[in-house]
Amino acid sequence: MIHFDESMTLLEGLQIEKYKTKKLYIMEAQGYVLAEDVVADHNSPEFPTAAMDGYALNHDDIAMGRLKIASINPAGSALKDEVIGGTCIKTFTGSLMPKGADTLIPIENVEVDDDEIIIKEEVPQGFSVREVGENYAKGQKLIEAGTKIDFPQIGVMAGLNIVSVMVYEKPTVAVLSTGSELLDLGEVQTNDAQIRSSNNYTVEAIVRKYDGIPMQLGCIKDDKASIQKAMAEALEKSDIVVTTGGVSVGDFDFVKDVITELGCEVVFKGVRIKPGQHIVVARKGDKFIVGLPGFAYSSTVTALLYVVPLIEKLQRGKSSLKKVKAKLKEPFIKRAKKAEFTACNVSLLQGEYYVDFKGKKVGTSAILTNMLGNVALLVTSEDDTSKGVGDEVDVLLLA
Ligand SMILES: Nc1nc2c(c(=O)[nH]1)N[C@H]1C(S)=C(S)[C@@H](COP(=O)(O)OP(=O)(O)OC[C@H]3O[C@@H](n4cnc5c(N)ncnc54)[C@H](O)[C@@H]3O)O[C@H]1N2
Ligand code: MOO
Repeated sequence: MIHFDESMTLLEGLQIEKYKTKKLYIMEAQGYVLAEDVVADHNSPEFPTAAMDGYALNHDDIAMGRLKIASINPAGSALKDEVIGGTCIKTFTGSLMPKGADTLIPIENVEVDDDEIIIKEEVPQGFSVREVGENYAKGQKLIEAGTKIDFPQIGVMAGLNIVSVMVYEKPTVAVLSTGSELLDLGEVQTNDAQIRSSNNYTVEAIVRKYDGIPMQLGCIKDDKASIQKAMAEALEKSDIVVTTGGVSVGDFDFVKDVITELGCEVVFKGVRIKPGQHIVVARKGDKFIVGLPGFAYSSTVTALLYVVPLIEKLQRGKSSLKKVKAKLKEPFIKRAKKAEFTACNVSLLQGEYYVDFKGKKVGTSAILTNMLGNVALLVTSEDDTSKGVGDEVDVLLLA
């Protein structure tokens, strides 16, 4: 088995030969990762523009105290008139500044006397004028490829009249659980040894949450031929195949053999982590198979550690799981000489993260309910030992 850090290095080092991209209308691109830089093709604003409702004038004329209103300049109108000595032009928020004017005096600062304004309160030169390029300048890179598109990016692209944009395709992730003891949702129990399958649904939800497109394939009995057929078809139809169960050393643990028989190249098999030590990651070209262990807590943690980064890798996106420092409110007992990922409660108090284990059970990796609540994963390395109250620890945030 390899060190956890080595498994991460191997995962990060995977080279993708051909990324899948597509062009999407910007309103359909929310949640996708941008596959091209967005560069401004114009200055914004292109011309000096009024930022308030008022009177455009030449700042030198303010000293005259009274100025004639020569004309009116609504937003959107192509004004020909210029401000000439001793006059002003009524101008509105969003109107282009008329030629000859360098300052906008707001309506609140003047009194109108017939066709003249009387200046009651002066403003400095350039007041309320949005200069050329205030938002951005022509040629400026505004959004980098690799950025996840959300409302600010959509707004900025709309401002640039970008109707459609190149994005990375979200990978399709096929999910199937193996195990002859498994009952799928709603399936009627026929003997006491059967258990409800949760892994395929937990993993489907993780895939959706972290921007993959899940393809739910349900449960498959521990029969090598059926597993092989299902995985071969899944590999055909998806970018990542995630299986749960059947990866340890039992007589019916067929997933590892099937992975090799499907002609996949094993990236790594077995990592010194708890839970999840039997994890296997394999590839066939730009497609991946991740075999997660069967225990519910193990498959959940390993899906977060290995499937989520693969989903992100295929979209050249940035990692969405954040590691932070936190302080222990309770002692932490280190149980294994492996990297451990322990469910904990995390709270934020005056800018500092705190961790406790209230309600968390100690037991096997079957205890998925440990993931309920304000959950995060306390991360320790294989060389770490137990820790006391107040000690600083690493925590992987999941929210
Ligand atoms: N002799 C050894 N036994 C085991 C070892 C070992 O090294 N030597 N490793 C243990 C560890 S650690 C784990 S984790 C499990 C992993 O085994 P598998 O991946 O082969 O998983 P299964 O045996 O199929 O299932 C384990 C456990 O989880 C339940 N399960 C399976 N699928 C689901 C599902 N879809 N939803 C909910 N629960 C599921 C299953 O009933 C078993 O109880 O092996 C240990 N054994
Ligand atoms: O791989 Mo297991 O998850 O340590 O119980």
